[in-house]
Amino acid sequence: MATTEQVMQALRRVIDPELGRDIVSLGMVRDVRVEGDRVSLTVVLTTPACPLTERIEAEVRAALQALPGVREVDLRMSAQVPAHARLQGIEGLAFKNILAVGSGKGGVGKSTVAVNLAVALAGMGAVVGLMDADVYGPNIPEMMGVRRIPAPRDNKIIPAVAYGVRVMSMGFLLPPDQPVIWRGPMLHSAVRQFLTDVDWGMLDYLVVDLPPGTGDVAISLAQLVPLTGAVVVTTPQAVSLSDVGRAVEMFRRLEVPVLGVVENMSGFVCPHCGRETAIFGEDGGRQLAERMGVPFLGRIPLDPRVREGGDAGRPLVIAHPDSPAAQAMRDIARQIAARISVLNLSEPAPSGAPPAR
Ligand SMILES: Nc1ncnc2c1ncn2[C@@H]1O[C@H](COP(=O)(O)OP(=O)(O)OP(=O)(O)O)[C@@H](O)[C@H]1O
Repeated sequence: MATTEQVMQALRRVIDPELGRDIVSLGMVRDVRVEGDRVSLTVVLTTPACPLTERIEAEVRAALQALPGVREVDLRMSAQVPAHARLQGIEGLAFKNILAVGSGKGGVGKSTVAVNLAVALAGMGAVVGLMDADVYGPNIPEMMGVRRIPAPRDNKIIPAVAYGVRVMSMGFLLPPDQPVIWRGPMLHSAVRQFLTDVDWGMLDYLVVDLPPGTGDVAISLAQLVPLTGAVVVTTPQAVSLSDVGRAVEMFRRLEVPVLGVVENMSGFVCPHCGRETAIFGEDGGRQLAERMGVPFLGRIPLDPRVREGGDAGRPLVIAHPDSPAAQAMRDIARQIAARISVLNLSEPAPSGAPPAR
């Protein structure tokens, strides 16, 4: 019969490739029990959206089955998302991570990416909120198929829930089709209210859909709370790419780590002949990401079903989960979750974090 010490020793050889350390020293191995020739244990990953779950699971089984005296491995995989160090202990906030989705200019599919990212992460088992901070054109309610929020409770705004995601938008509070002229201080207090007056509950990830460009909302958000990171969405053509450079630069100045660039509307796959046409150019996002020294997270093809799903309030990852665009979105969601884990586990907790002002 193997000893618990031998089991732990064997598991020290299983390295989390993303984090570059063994799963024992990362604290991922729990509840190890050896009973005769049977070993039972739980491996706690740093995100339910881990892109390497199957690989780690296979390596754990192989490592244990190679031990003399082990015939059966009862392995449970679970996940616990680590909190961003600077977000811990801020009174009244229960977010483990805040992720901003931005773009250099409008119409590149930023809200579409934010929606599908949030729904994909929730579908993988994470607790997710989606905050529509695009106050100039709040279209998240429509894209998520929700019209209103529940009545407030205990002086707190209650978010709507759609596809397992808690959703809040200025669109729920404003009369439809009436433009609002936002001034800087009003924007700042609206963003603060969305962070502190909404009963989000404990969230693994709060995804924030920013307005396009490099304006006041992003600045307010970054001043109010420490963001875990930002994702910048672009289309592959040159005009959009120079805009994305500005967006990346803005996040850098705000000291928000850029988790990567997403290239949306990349190529169009003809539904008749299956040939791909690069309508907006080719591979520009990857080249730009390389030039700017930020990760490239992937390409989402142009697919009419993306727009149809958006208009019908059914995000593509729900409406057509097997389509190449939905697969790309899920893959991007996994990569983002993995990068957040890497950032959180490599960053030491600072001595004090600023409260939301
Ligand atoms: N990959 C795609 N294939 C087809 N249509 C897409 C794709 N991505 C987005 N769209 C469509 O493009 C339009 C613009 O997308 P979206 O509203 O997400 O952009 P945005 O960058 O958030 O724009 P803005 O910030 O200006 O509101 C929408 O009709 C959306 O459904």
